[in-house]
This record gives sequence, C-alpha cells and structure tokens, in this order.
Amino acid sequence: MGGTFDPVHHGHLVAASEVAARFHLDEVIFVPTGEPWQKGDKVVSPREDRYLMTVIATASNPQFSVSRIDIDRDGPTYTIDTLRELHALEPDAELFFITGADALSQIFTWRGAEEQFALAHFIGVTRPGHRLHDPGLPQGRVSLVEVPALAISSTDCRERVARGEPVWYLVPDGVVRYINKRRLYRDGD
Ligand SMILES: Nc1ncnc2c1ncn2[C@@H]1O[C@H](COP(=O)(O)OP(=O)(O)OP(=O)(O)O)[C@@H](O)[C@H]1O
Ligand SMILES: O=C(O)c1ccc[n+]([C@@H]2O[C@H](COP(=O)([O-])O)[C@@H](O)[C@H]2O)c1
Repeated sequence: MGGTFDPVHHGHLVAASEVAARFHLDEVIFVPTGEPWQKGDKVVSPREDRYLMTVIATASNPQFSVSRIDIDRDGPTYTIDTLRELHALEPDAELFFITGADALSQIFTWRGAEEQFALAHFIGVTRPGHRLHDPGLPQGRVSLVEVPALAISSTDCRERVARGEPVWYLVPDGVVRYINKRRLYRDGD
C-alpha cells in the first residue's frame, strides 16, 4: 500500500487490514512516497518523519511492514519503479497494490500506467466522499472492495493539529505523540 502518509491514519490501517483478510495476503507492505509529484506545491513533511510515523503505526501488527524503497529513491516517486523493485526483490511473489477510490480514479495519469498493470493486481477500496469505480484497467487486473468507512484524511489531521484541535483516535496514539514531539503541522500547510 503506497501513500504519502503525512500522517498515516486509521483509514489507511483499516483499509490495509480489511484487504489483507479478504485476499488472504501474506503481508501488507506500507510504502511511504519519497517525492509525491502529484501533490503539486503542497508542503510535505520530511520523508524520515513520514517513514517513522508509518513504522510506529504498523509495529504492533505482525502482518504489516514498512519499506524504504520509495523514500530511498531520488526524484519523483513513480509506482512503476516501486513495483519493479518489489518484483526484483521477490520475483515469485504475487503483488497487489492497494489504493483508495480517489487514487484509483487518477491511475491513468500515473507514469507508465499500462506497464504497471502487468506487475501487480490493483485493489481499489471505498473511501467516504469518493466514488469507487474501475477507470478501465485491463480485464482481471483490478478488484473493487468495500472497507469500513472512515472519513479521515491526512489533510484534515494536519489542519486539526495546526488549529490546536485533537487528532487522538484519528491516528494511532504513538503517531499523536510523534507529531507532538516533532512539532509537525504546527504552522499549517
Ligand atoms: N479514509 C480512507 N479510506 C480509504 N482509503 C484511504 C483513506 N485515506 C487514504 N486512503 C488511501 O490511502 C492511500 C494513501 O493516501 P494518502 O497518504 O495520500 O492519505 P490522504 O488521507 O489521502 O492524504 P491527503 O489528505 O494529504 O491527500 C491512497 O490510495 C488513498 O486513496
Ligand atoms: O506513479 C505515479 O506516477 C503516481 C502518481 C501519483 C500517486 N502514485 C502513488 O499512489 C500512492 C498514493 O499516492 P498519494 O499521493 O495519494 O499518497 C502512492 O504510492 C503514490 O506513489 C503514483
């Protein structure tokens, strides 16, 4: 599951857990982006902070792990590179890429869109406020899955912290403590 994870929240975690159970996945690898080029001019927190928050959030689940492959690659983050690297690391593994409904609907704007469908099966999950649909992936390369609806976004979490409002229970406790310790999001976006 790729994401900017700025910060990682319970919407991400519930979606990953639900997909893992439904598809009998051996492992869910969270892959924080290095340079999320489609976030445009938005200021994104340092990659090490996003990586560490993702580690904290997933540490208690033996099925979850976090990969540095995207944060350790220079330049804009393209999923085609992520999938190529994961495939090279585990050539026999069957790869699935989990995305929310919003991300899936944009997939044809990603670099090398067609080629990535050969490397992974895409799983689109429901997300409140977004319509989940197959934007036209090749036959058999996408599944649409309903997951418990959590109307949480990283943008909202950042804005709440900037306004001095709580993010307890929107993100894991350890992530709240990390945000406070590092004073992330205090100046807004
Ligand atoms: N509440 C949610 N329910 C289901 N999927 C989600 C949810 N939030 C994010 N996702 C999906 O998780 C992936 C990573 O999302 P990302 O890290 O960009 O979080 P975000 O909340 O969308 O962030 P931002 O508000 O900064 O755009 C994307 O595929 C996104 O669609
Ligand atoms: O490959 C691309 O061009 C591309 C463009 C936009 C997003 N993605 C990936 O989609 C995932 C979710 O992205 P985001 O921006 O919603 O956090 C993350 O793994 C990104 O690297 C990938």
